[in-house]
Amino acid sequence: MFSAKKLAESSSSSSSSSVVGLPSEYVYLKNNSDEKYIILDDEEAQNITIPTIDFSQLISSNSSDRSKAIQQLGHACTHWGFFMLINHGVSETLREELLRASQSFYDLPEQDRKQYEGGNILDPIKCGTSFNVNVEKNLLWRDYLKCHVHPRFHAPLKPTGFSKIIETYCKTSREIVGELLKGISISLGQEENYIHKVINYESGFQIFVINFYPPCPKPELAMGLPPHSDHGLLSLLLQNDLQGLQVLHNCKWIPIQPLPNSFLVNTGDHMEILTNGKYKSNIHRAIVNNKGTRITIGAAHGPPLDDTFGPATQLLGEHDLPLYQAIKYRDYMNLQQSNALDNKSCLDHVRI
Ligand SMILES: O=C(O)CCC(=O)C(=O)O
Ligand SMILES: [Fe+2]
Repeated sequence: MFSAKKLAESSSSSSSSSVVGLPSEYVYLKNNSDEKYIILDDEEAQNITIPTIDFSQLISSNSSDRSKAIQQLGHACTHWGFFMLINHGVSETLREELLRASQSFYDLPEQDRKQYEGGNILDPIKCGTSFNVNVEKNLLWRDYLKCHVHPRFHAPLKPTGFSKIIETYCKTSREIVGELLKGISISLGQEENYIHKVINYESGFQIFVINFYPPCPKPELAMGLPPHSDHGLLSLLLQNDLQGLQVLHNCKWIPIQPLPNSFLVNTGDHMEILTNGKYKSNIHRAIVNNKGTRITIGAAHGPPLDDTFGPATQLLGEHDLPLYQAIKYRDYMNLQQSNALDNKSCLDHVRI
């Protein structure tokens, strides 16, 4: 099995060549949206106001603070499908432990990860490289671990303490998303538990992901994750101090420089389906660098795997027709996971 990590290590130790190339299978073939859109540099991005939601205001007992935060949330979901979440209550300590644990998982001898390689795309614990090596023409400069963490919790037993930290974090991230969904329900003119009830959030499916992007000898030729939208309702992402996420907004790729101890939040395809397109899922990608290993930790939150969803009845206006076919979440995930990542190609399958 290849891995970007192994390759990065072998190229940095092969000191004989001064110019280290990139194996041709890692040269990324740009797709439509990579070519079409302008990429802002960091300085230009500083002039863009990226939506920021203050979680403490969203759960505040002061109704005016809460309404303001809910309005900002609705605005972020309508115009961006992306926001930074601050004051969320997850301690800097837990965040650092999580990043350390993720690094330790990749410091394990390779055979400790091997047992989770291959297998089925929806295995409860899966390790791999790229996105789906069975269908991709070229490889991505990314290794990953994906674990199903709700309704049943699964995580590797090694390294020691890894599973406990992930469990603690995933429980908190579900609670945070639970509150965000309440705010989103209200922003859509419904009572706060509307989405919880419609999607049966208590039994909802949650996946935990570690994205591991080692330093790349030719970052401009490779790709970490190509443009895509996430499958669920909301994904939370945190990262170490290396940048790489770019969000597509108004036909521009915006490099994201996270605020300290913030979460990066993306709305996913199921948010778009549920709201009949009012809140669009966001297209984003991850580029790579040659400075060091970038680690990102994602948690995706969706409905129960075996439930079927289309646009929610109460979110359809009187004269609106549903724009998406209902689909079982498991089938949607299978569809996304068994193809190469390509913008919103998966959503196109259910668009009416
Ligand atoms: O690593 C990143 O910056 C993006 C990760 C991501 O988009 C994902 O895991 O779906
Ligand atoms: Fe993503």
